[in-house]
Amino acid sequence: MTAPSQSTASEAAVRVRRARAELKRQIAAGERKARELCESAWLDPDGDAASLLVAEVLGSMRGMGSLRTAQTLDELGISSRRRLRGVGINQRRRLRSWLSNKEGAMKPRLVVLAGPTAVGKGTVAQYVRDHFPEVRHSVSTTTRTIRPGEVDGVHYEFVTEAQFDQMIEAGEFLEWAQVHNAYRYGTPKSAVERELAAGHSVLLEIDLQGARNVREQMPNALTIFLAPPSWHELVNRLVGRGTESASEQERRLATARIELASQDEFDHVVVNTDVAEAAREVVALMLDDIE
Ligand SMILES: Nc1nc2c(ncn2[C@@H]2O[C@H](COP(=O)(O)OP(=O)(O)O)[C@@H](O)[C@H]2O)c(=O)[nH]1
Ligand SMILES: Nc1ncnc2c1ncn2[C@@H]1O[C@H](COP(=O)(O)OP(=O)(O)O)[C@@H](O)[C@H]1O
Repeated sequence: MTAPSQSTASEAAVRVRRARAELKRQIAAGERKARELCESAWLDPDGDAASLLVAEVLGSMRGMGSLRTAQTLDELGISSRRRLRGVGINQRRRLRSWLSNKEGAMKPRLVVLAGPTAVGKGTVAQYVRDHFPEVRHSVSTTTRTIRPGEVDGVHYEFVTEAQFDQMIEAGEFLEWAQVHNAYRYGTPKSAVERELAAGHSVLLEIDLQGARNVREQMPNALTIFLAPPSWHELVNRLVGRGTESASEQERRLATARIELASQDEFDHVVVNTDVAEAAREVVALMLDDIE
């Protein structure tokens, strides 16, 4: 008679073994792309996919016998005993490009749109929603209060501080940050994972800290900085929007100065002089990347 903890542990081991066997079957049957599996494993290091050996994933792909798998692992500098969760940043980059070439798959990527308060991120993102429905958007969670014209579940998911804490505890965020030393904002992991697994690129509209966190976790994310035509115009837009008190505007402008100084960290800078033009530039950068 095994002790309850032992039987629970062996049941869990059986569940993981079954899950891994199913994942390998899906790849072999072409029901699932190895590339998507790797991305989902790296987004969820505690999941069953993350415990797969890289060798098992490659070996499940069509035309990849044990010799070819060993050769590929050697070329990629990845040990035959390395599990997906343990693949390093540079190894991921090499494995991603190998899989993209092998699968000829569209490179579903995270696209980050960041920029100072009131530069027009929300406006440009809305224009993209309205005119380019093929682009998927991540709906962030925030503890900020809703503004006139904003729709809960579309612009943001508005939650209380306690609910936000629970989501952090549950590991539901791909990244989160406290912005403008005030409210907290976070990117829910599950929706992003779902869109990436379906082969879609996803547009994240997040702050500088969030952009840095995403790039750390997903080095092939495409990062775009939306810049104002001038500081004066930025201040006009913030004041003109009329959604913050004078003290809150001051606080946001202090953050804006820091963010403007960091634009060189981004892959691309788009100046938002005209909303439609800026939106077209953002989408062109996303689609260039996809094709
Ligand atoms: N890190 C992070 N920042 C976010 C997220 N969602 C929105 N933000 C950023 O939070 C900041 C404040 O957003 P908001 O309250 O809408 O103010 P606004 O930038 O003045 O429109 C902006 O820089 C957003 O890009 C998120 O999920 N994660
Ligand atoms: N290209 C533009 N020209 C003039 N005003 C703009 C432009 N883009 C956005 N705005 C205005 O600037 C204000 C801030 O835009 P918003 O989208 O809320 O910025 P963010 O989401 O970056 O904080 C809004 O009143 C918006 O209508």
